[in-house]
Amino acid sequence: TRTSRPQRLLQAVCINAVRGNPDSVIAAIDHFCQNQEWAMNVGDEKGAILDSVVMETSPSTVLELGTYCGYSAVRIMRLLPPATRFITLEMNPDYAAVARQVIQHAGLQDKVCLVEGKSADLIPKMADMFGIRTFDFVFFDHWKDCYLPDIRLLEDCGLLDQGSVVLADNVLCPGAPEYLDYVRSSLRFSSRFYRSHLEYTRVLDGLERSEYLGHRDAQRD
Ligand SMILES: O=c1[nH]cnc2c(O)c(F)c(-c3ccc(F)cc3)cc12
Ligand SMILES: [Mg+2]
Repeated sequence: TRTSRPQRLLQAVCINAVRGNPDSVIAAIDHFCQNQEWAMNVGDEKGAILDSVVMETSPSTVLELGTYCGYSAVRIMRLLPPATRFITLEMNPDYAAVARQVIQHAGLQDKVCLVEGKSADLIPKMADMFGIRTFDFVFFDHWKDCYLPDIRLLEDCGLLDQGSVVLADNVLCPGAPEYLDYVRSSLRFSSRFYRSHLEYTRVLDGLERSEYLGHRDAQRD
């Protein structure tokens, strides 16, 4: 086929969503994925949980790992004031190109800083590149095998503060078992699981919310 799935998703946004209206962009993507083609956006069911955790956290600084087509960037930033620092990392340039246009269609291009590259390479540069000391909220939605190394990297770079919240998508499907073991056994995190379903399906999935408790040592056995 000539176009990619992200490009067809973008086309659905351009045709069905109202420019400058984030809720209509979200609805257009969910309609496309429910009725035309499945795509790996966090979706509406897990998205509602994401919304509630974002609102209760009221973060001033947000980091998202894995932009894909920009659906969760739009979901998150439609809830937060313009002064919020929002940085989203995407390693796939084709996804990033579509995400920029989806975010622009939602009218949120001035609030979102999309950086292309690998999370492992970019996380250590966050302080220097953006003058950000710590992130109040981090959304993990890139690749399950990166979840554990990346949360360790965030800790090692001092990018988490007491009260920082890390929310991880897909902890059951595709699944991130080592990540779950780590955050649930660590004395430095308080974790809880939000049971839900894989986007646009009835397959079980969920989100893990892990709150950073501060720089402690020791590990619960
Ligand atoms: O790689 C991913 N990155 C981020 N989010 C994902 C996701 O939400 C998925 F459902 C899936 C997924 C893909 C195929 C399946 F059969 C099930 C889940 C993958 C990702
Ligand atoms: Mg996901």
